[in-house]
Amino acid sequence: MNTFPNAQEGAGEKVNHPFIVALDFPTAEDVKTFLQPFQHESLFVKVGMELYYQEGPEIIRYLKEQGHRIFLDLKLHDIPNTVKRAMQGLACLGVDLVNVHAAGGMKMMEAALEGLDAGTPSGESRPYCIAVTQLTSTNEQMLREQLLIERSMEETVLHYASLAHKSGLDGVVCSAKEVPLIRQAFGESFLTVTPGIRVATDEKNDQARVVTPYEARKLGASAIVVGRSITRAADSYAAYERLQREWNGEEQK
Ligand SMILES: O=c1ccn([C@@H]2O[C@H](COP(=O)(O)O)[C@@H](O)[C@H]2O)c(=O)[nH]1
Repeated sequence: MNTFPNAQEGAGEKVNHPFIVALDFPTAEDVKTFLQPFQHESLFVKVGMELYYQEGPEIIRYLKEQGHRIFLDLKLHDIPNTVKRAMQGLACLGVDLVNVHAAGGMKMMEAALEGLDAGTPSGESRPYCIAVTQLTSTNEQMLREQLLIERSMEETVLHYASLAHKSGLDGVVCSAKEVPLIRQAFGESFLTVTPGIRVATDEKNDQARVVTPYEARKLGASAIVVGRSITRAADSYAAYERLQREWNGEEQK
């Protein structure tokens, strides 16, 4: 079974197969209210554009102080020099995982790693860096008609993953549906971080390629990212526990 970076021997499922909670909130106050029932849990959280653009590095410092591991999901996509310099700045925040869009190309992805290496304080390890292949909100029709990509979703995701792999990145963001192909091509240590997670009763919202936590685990995903199924649930803590049990294979849905 594949393990996630920083996996600790004997630490169990929560650390080795992270369940990443997307903190898609507009303010730090909203985050603090949401996290209240989780006071005694050390979570793996995701800070995305909505929260980071409002609250900046301060929210990262706060979450680290609370003992949470952090995926800073800013999906950088720009010319190589800009991405390198931006990553150099982000490296000092001490987050665990950052990302770029593979569509930026290999030079850009290599530049992202150079920036991270240059900005990581000495004695610390750089954050893991992964690339978005195709957003989980994209379906085959959008691929063809809007992005003018004629290959299938699977071929496209695999190609973008190969660019990330050749560039030296640590893994990709994809749908769990594409994980078996990626695992077969690049092995167990290449990370597959998979959003677009829903249980059967959930609204899909804007997601197109959705998978349940149980299926994601069976397909071999390194980690799942779950947002609204928890953050918009009437009882977020109960939803977290239920989905976590599914991800850990204790309950099948
Ligand atoms: O392809 C991608 C890349 C990133 N995301 C992010 O994951 C969460 C998913 O939230 P849900 O509420 O569970 O749909 C969100 O923060 C996205 O920005 C993604 O969904 N797909």
